[in-house]
Amino acid sequence: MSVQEKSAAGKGAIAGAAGGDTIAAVSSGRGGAVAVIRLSGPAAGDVVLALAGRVPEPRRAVLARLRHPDSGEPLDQGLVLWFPAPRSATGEDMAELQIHGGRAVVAAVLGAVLAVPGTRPAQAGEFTRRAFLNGRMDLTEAEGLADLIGAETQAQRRLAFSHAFGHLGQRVEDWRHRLVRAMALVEAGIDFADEDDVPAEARALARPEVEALQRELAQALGDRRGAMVREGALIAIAGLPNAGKSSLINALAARDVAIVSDEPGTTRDLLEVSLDLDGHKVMLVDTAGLREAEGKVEAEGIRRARARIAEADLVLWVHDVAAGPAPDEAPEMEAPAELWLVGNKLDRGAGGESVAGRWAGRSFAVSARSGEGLDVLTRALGGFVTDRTAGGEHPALIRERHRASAAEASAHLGAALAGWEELDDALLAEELRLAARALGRMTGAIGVDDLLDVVFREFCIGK
Ligand SMILES: Nc1nc2c(ncn2[C@@H]2O[C@H](COP(=O)(O)OP(=O)(O)OP(=O)(O)O)[C@@H](O)[C@H]2O)c(=O)[nH]1
Ligand SMILES: [K+]
Ligand SMILES: [Mg+2]
Repeated sequence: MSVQEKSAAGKGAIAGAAGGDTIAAVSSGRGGAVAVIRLSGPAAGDVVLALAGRVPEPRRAVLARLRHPDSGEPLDQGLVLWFPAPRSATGEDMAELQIHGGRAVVAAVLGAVLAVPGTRPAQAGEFTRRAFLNGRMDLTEAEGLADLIGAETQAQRRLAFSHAFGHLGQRVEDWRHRLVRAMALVEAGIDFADEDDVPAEARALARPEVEALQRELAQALGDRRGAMVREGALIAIAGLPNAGKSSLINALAARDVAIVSDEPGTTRDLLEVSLDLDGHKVMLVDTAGLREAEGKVEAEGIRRARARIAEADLVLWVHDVAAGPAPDEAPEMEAPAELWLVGNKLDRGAGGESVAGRWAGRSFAVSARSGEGLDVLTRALGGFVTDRTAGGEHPALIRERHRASAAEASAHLGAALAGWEELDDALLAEELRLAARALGRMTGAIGVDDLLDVVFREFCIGK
């Protein structure tokens, strides 16, 4: 049986071909009954031939006895799959061995694979990296895949799925193509510089498109839903010392994460817990009680508390209902994005008094100790995150990297629009080109060699 020797790069390969060696790794999780060994590269077919004695038909699972290529010792019996280039996940020749998941079996078969010349163990993310280099996916799809594998909540899974299968990439490529068309119009002016009205007309045609793009970018940049789903909504628990903030975070997390004591000023450092609320990830942060600090350490704790409160999507102001009526205002805070009152220690009798004024509709009565009222608060928190993340189109920008590229593109479009009448054709075209380049970096269509290590480092070995 002859095995295709060359590593066929998929059409549209972007940033140069992948390495000529063949990589192998266990791609399944630990401890399963079945393990999957994946191979990619020109020697993948040789490996299958050497271990299984034949190369099956493409994309058909066949049962085969796997032997060590040198000793001929049978190692296991399993399913073998052969995916010749370029119709494979990486765009190279690939093979998959589905074997028994025992540690010794996996070690023996992987050892046999690596005994075939031209093979070596894969590094983390190397399969996906090859898929990107061979034009099988863009960079945003690779990032989406990493997020899909890492998704902890259903909302994260849904976002990552649309991201992994091209949603963001298509949107960005659409922006970029429109921008390139506008740029071509402006550049047409350069070519026809002798004929007076051509440049002016071409420019006038390009402008509405650039304005529309600028609006769409601004809208995408203003949309925080992607970050909120991916990183989790940040919910800060704030209040006076001893209000029961740490007790509340423990109750919501159903774990003893924070130290509770009757001593005011117990919490100093920020303490963060990630929770799955109704399928949404939230980051709850316990903070130091806000008051005139009694020492350097407490003062630093309060400084950190204020900084985190200022970043929060929602602040829960915890108030000890036994200590008197709720404050009209949450004292000593910069205006947070959203502020709710949580009257705590309901078990101590007081509370339940009507809360009017600024807290109307945003106040809750709970007992962190008895658990009373926590279900209502939890549901409201879930509703808050759902409201803030659901609805409309999928968010366009998800990672900081995407936001940075979009902001860079937007800055160049802004400069182009500001100088639309005065800039000469070459300078105007240059602003548009720089904007298109920033967008191209988002999908990896342009100049991303420096980014690859960062993007692919997130993957596990075998992906
Ligand atoms: N009766 C009652 N006591 C509570 C409740 N929640 C907290 N406490 C008590 O209030 C005291 C202070 O609780 P903490 O959770 O440490 O309060 P904190 O707001 O984190 O305090 P600092 O970190 O010092 O700012 C402790 O003695 C708790 O046991 C509650 O719902 N009912
Ligand atoms: K305390
Ligand atoms: Mg505390």
